[in-house]
Amino acid sequence: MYDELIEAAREARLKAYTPYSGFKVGAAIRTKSGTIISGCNVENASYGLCNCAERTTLFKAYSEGVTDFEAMAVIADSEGPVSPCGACRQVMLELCEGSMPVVLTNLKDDRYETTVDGLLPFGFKMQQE
Ligand SMILES: O=c1ccn([C@H]2C[C@H](O)[C@@H](CO)O2)c(=O)[nH]1
Ligand SMILES: [Zn+2]
Repeated sequence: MYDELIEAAREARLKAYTPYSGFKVGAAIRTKSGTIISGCNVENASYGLCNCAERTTLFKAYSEGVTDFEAMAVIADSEGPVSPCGACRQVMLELCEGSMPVVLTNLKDDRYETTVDGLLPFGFKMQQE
């Protein structure tokens, strides 16, 4: 079920720009109609401007008008499944349904399956009209 999505994230990871951390991350998101959009982390000499793979992917999709997300995968060369940072969890909570599945993995294919709400319980959201 997640194999194709993880493969897209794995491919995107190879494009990561990481001269500072050397830690390459790839992410991919699938829409309900089956479109897959992927992204990688892009770093900057002004470290605070580094953009994670998760946010690159979500912002790429959103800016192309693709918003009906069904599932997301994230991959890195980490000991266990990669764990998204707080900023990305907050952005996921804003742009994805809370129940959306998120599969976190690594190059050894250790997997941790969770949801957006599972990654950020009791997260902050503005009230919707
Ligand atoms: O889930 C994660 C964790 C880290 N990073 C990036 C940010 C930075 O470029 C590098 C080291 O933190 O990895 C991601 O892209 N996604
Ligand atoms: Zn992040």
